[in-house]
Amino acid sequence: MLNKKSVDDINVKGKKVLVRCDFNVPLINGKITDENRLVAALPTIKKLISDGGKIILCSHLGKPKGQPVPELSLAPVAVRLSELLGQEVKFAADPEVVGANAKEAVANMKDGDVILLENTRYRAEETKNEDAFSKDLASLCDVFVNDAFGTAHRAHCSNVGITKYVDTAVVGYLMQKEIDFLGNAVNNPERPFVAILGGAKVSSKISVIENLIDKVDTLIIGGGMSYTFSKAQGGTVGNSLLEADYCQYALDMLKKAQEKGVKLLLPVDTVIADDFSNGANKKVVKSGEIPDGWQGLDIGPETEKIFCDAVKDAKTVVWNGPMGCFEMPNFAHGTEAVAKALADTDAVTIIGGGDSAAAVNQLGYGDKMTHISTGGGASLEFLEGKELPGVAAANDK
Ligand SMILES: Nc1ncnc2c1ncn2[C@@H]1O[C@H](COP(=O)(O)OP(=O)(O)OP(=O)(O)O)[C@@H](O)[C@H]1O
Ligand SMILES: O=C(O)[C@H](O)COP(=O)(O)O
Repeated sequence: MLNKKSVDDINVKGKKVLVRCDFNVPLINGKITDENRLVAALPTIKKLISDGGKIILCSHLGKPKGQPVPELSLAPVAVRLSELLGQEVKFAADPEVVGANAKEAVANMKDGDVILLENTRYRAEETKNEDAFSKDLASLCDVFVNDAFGTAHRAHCSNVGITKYVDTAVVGYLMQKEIDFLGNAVNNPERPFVAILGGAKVSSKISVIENLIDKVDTLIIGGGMSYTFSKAQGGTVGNSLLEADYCQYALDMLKKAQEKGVKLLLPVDTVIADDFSNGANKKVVKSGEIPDGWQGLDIGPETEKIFCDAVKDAKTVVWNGPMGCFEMPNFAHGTEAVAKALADTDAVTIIGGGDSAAAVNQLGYGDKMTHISTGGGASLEFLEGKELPGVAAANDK
């Protein structure tokens, strides 16, 4: 359990409560294309409304690099949040985020009102965690609530710096839920505990592999990163993703797994293509036998079977990173097979955010998983065993 004070430990009646959320959602032409992060923020907001607080929401969106970028305004989020909450979320349009407009909007709030500030990254200090903006944010509120799990791996003004200038800094329900699920899965798993890692690069998952290899019973490695293992074992990988500098590392991990009695499963076959496109010619070959001019873009059918069997009897499964280029339908089969296996198992299934969460939701298995993290980088750093600054900064119980 997370040992931080939460919204259940404070009385916000009549108080101004600044709530840091992660509303960094994908926007296409001003339309939100994935609203999971908005929906996930609702329980905390509703609790604070019903307790009679004056709720001031804030978040970053994209990377405007310290200046107002109209396409990265949070205005569309206020509109959608109003619909989801069934109550107006007033947007405090303000290029300075905490300028005259925002201050006036806050001054006019009544108990139970909700407003949303402009994109915190319109301010250059935000990502440098510089005091001026932390103080500005703190000046708006009596109490600070951090519910932005997706941003917890960053130490910025709106989630870390501000805690120096408020007396009360607690976490929200989403933060609690994320840490409880991910923390329990990794540190106190019901066994067998299986971790499935995929995605593009070994280099971005090294610390995760190193942390998890000490904890899991079975480690499954698929996706683009598996070709580095295949090459390291003497195979040919054609034009597949390869990080030649990591071949020795791959061999070290195989040895470590063996010494620890951890089952490390790698693909035995792979779907290869003669071009990086959905319409490319494709065929299935054994792993390590990819001819020149071809590249591996998905796990093969034999591998699917082995990976899915490994999940069947698991009690806890953590999955981070797709098994192939799932964005191209012709190479999504392996990722879909694993998603389905997770949907069918009785195990506790935890999906580390980012692309894996997108894949599971896109394939329609979202509601079959125990927990889908709203954090991409944050869940990865958590799985690496790192302390997240956004969590550490809240008041201890
Ligand atoms: N065999 C492959 N060849 C090339 N790219 C691949 C292959 N397998 C997976 N990928 C790509 O890897 C990408 C995801 O990798 P990444 O390491 O970012 O995963 P993730 O950890 O789920 O995402 P995030 O970092 O957002 O949390 C996808 O875009 C996918 O197309
Ligand atoms: O989407 C995310 O992973 C978080 O919102 C953090 O965003 P960032 O990578 O731009 O800091």
